[in-house]
Amino acid sequence: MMGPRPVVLSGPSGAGKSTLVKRLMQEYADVFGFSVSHTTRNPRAGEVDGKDYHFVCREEMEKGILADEFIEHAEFSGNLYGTSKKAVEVIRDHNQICILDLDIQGVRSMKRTTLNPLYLSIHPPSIEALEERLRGRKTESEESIQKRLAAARADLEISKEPGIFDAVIINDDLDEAYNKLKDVLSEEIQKVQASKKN
Ligand SMILES: Nc1nc2c(ncn2[C@@H]2O[C@H](COP(=O)(O)OP(=O)(O)O)[C@@H](O)[C@H]2O)c(=O)[nH]1
Ligand SMILES: Nc1ncnc2c1ncn2[C@@H]1O[C@H](COP(=O)(O)OP(=O)(O)O)[C@@H](O)[C@H]1O
Repeated sequence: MMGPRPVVLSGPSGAGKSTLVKRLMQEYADVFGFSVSHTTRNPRAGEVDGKDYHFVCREEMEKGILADEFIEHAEFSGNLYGTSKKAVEVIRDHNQICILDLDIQGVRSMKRTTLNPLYLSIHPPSIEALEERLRGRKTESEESIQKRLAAARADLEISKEPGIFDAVIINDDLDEAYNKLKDVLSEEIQKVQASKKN
């Protein structure tokens, strides 16, 4: 049986995707399930293995890719990231809306699958604000910040391609961005809530 329609959140690193997803998962714990990706990057302070990511070494990840365990994978800023088939299946089994946090390569790969998600792009109000947020987060080295800013400029250009995203949400004021996100997802949220009452 087809589950509810998944939701892909994309957009530059530092735009606020994780912040918005965490809020959504807090407010609608039984409606959404976060697709826990695999990555070869090191965990940040406070990140939990199996919750934020499955943190693996490159060798293990490459083995999984060869064994066809991933729906999609990409190299971002010197590390591998990927969505395993299992990560998505677990959420579908719970009849929850699967949320995926993907870079632009992941968006393109997902478009070649049968998942048919809703594609949302989260934008910062400006590149300057993005840089400020990345620095303020205190998780990245200077080299990593520069790589992320370069990727962000490319991302913001690509997201202008007609039809690539169903909606673009500018995360300037966090409450406003969150309300817009809930608005875009309201139909799917209502469907899942109604199905859980039966
Ligand atoms: N293609 C793909 N991209 C991912 C996946 N998981 C995370 N990403 C993207 O990888 C990039 C870097 O993520 P991360 O290192 O957590 O940094 P952050 O986005 O700044 O918090 C972001 O653009 C994410 O959207 C995945 O499973 N597949
Ligand atoms: N609307 C906002 N205004 C100011 N700071 C924000 C806003 N949204 C998120 N942030 C902060 O910006 C940083 C990057 O957000 P994060 O959710 O980690 O982005 P992403 O997951 O897209 O990389 C975090 O420190 C977060 O607290």
